[in-house]
Amino acid sequence: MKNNVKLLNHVAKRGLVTNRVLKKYDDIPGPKTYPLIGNMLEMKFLGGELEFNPFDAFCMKLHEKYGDLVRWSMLGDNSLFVFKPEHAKIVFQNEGSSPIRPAVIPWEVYSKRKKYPPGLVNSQGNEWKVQRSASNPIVAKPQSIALYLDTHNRIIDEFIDLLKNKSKNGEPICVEKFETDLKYLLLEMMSIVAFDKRLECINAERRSPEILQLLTSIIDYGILTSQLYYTVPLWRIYRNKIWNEFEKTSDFIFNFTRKFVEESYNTLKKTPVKENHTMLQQFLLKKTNLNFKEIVSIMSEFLLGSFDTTATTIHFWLHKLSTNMEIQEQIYQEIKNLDKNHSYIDQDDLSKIPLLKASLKESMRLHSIAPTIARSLSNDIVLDDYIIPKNTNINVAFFVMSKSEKYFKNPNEFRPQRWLKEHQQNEPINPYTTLPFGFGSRMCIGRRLAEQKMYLILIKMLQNFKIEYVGKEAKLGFRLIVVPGYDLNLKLSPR
Ligand code: HEM
Repeated sequence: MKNNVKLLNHVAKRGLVTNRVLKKYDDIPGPKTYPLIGNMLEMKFLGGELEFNPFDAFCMKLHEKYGDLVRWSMLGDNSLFVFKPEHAKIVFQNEGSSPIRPAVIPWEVYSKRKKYPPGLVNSQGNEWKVQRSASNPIVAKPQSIALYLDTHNRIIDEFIDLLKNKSKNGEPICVEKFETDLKYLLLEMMSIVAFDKRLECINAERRSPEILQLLTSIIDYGILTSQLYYTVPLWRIYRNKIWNEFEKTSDFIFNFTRKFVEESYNTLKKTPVKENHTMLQQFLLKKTNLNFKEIVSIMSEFLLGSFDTTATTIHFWLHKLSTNMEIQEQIYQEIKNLDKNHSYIDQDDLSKIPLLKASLKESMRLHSIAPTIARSLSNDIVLDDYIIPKNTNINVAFFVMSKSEKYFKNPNEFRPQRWLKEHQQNEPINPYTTLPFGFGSRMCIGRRLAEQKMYLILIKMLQNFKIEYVGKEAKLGFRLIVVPGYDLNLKLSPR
């Protein structure tokens, strides 16, 4: 009790006055904690039943066992898991003007060892603010993104033509592991943004060994990060095999990016461009105060941050649409109403597809790639009368909330209509139950770009094919983000 009074005074000083008696952080439900090692004995490798990898399953187990607010600690690091939208709201409302998202440690260690700037993902405080405010007007601005409509339309048309050519006399074609085709398509679409250059990788016959290595490296980068991140970080003391592989992979990606950004810079110097500057040109023409190394870091991040996230999101989305044929047909009818005189999809078309957009939201509700969004606050807050001290690593677990019966009627049902305006009156959705692109000033900077790319791909796929899933299971996997643990085997019937 004496302790509670002391804490109450402390919180009252921070302006969080309440007339209830507040409880200590240590009293939050969670596993038994031991000095120094914290909850380490819960881990499987020490005979317990938990493991970090896959992280989504770890979060679900904590929730099942301990409830809506769970504390966790290991080797001196405190983490809190939040499974309630009301709590998520309080956390985000207290994130301040430079929200802190705890760093991805392997990336932080790599950039320090190589003396690379940390980029947007891992920088904090003023360093983050400077980079983010310089990048926002370039990357998140609708006009900048619209500049890519033309090239992206053309790339997807080429991709569709390649698929159609596989069909003899309009017969359906079966494509195994369609996710691989999608990855090359997305790499091609992103290289035009990050390097102002096409890599010519959608046609298998034209892929160079370097491009094959790039794709493998980007995928390995996620897997190796996950292996380093979700284990006891002994690799920080001695460079083990996984660290060495991670370093080699990262070197390849960063050198690849530097080479292409340098090429674009030299071209721009030789042949100045007066207007309609691409994103990379805007960065290079010193429209920001970022130096060359910072620009390379940001472009590498765009390449890495855009690739697996977008490919995975489309994988889940296509799986949902190809196993819910009635909904696919309704979306097809919506798309059919777009102006058929042109295959070019413009901004006007993108404003006339509410059901398709709702189906992406619904797919992301069911399959958000990030199991949690993390924040560390610079002031104490109170959740359920518990005092949460500043600097606690808070994980808001959308992965659990967005599939909970408490917040969604028939939560496991794929029902895009629930997102349409007319349904919202009867069945309002609490925005803090599902935030697949994150929240506030630190949310995903590539959201608009990703959405535009995904809408274009799906519109053109559905315009050209009836899509059926012919795979068997739909398990989940994990490599830093939640990924499908199944192949996207599709039957594509030309329309
Ligand atoms: C479907 C695709 C994508 C999803 C689901 C996604 C999701 C996310 C999420 C959840 C965050 C963390 C936000 C937070 O902490 O509040 C994030 C951050 C970020 N994303 Fe994305 N993302 C996607 C595509 C992209 C693309 C296309 C780019 C590149 C243009 C990108 C670049 C970034 C960067 C640089 C950050 C860090 C932002 C910062 O800390 O200021 N993402 N993303």
